[in-house]
Amino acid sequence: MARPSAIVRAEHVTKVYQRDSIPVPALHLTSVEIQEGDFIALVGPSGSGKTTLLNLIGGLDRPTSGRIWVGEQEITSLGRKALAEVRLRHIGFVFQEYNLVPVLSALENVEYVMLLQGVDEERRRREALRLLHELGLEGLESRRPNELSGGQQQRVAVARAIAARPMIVLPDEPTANLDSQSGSALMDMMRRLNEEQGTTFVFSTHDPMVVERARRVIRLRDGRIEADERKPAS
Ligand SMILES: Nc1ncnc2c1ncn2[C@@H]1O[C@H](COP(=O)(O)OP(=O)(O)OP(=O)(O)O)[C@@H](O)[C@H]1O
Repeated sequence: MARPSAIVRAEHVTKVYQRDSIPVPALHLTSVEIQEGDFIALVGPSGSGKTTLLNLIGGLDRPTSGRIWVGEQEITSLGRKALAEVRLRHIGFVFQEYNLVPVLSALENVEYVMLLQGVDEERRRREALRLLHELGLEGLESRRPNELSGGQQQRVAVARAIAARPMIVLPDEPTANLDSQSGSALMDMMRRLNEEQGTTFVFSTHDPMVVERARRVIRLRDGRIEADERKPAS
């Protein structure tokens, strides 16, 4: 069988933050490869480096040392503008507090990234409607974020992240603010996108239900990967 290709590769990555001029080490010489089609839970105690690793992989922040590739592109050597372009074209973020634009409707929020990408209006609208319907949000297209439940907002955030057809989607604690039923429905939906469309997901989480549904689990402790296990195909 052909070996799946790595879509993200981090090599010997270290991150040291500075807080009041005091160095705060967050990641130590971390190396990891993410394959196309992976469905990964990033777990570990609070402060173990999960968000730091997601932010580095997604090009939201830069490592103190080490190198990261997204596809063929080494992102650690890119300037700010080029890095922003990689994020826009290849990475889908889903933030814990959703980060939807409050004055835009659900539909407009999903269309927004495609607008930045220069997708024409008709295709934008068609794609956004298709995704919202696929994610069970039919009839809610014109609602603003504050007129939607937490679970619905999180689904809009996922629709927005995948509308841009990213190589990889990085949800940071996607179920943290959801009740267990909404969290479970969100996981069903992400798993379906993973299985049917091959979308790659890496999510940080403290939620055992999310870990249960992941196909690969990476455990961080004190800024180091202490385990990286694939589950047998079910
Ligand atoms: N911007 C920052 N400035 C200084 N220190 C930071 C910054 N961001 C994170 N840290 C520190 O880096 C370490 C790793 O933090 P990180 O947020 O990656 O952990 P985490 O595993 O995501 O935690 P949680 O599960 O609580 O979200 C912690 O010691 C944290 O305090």
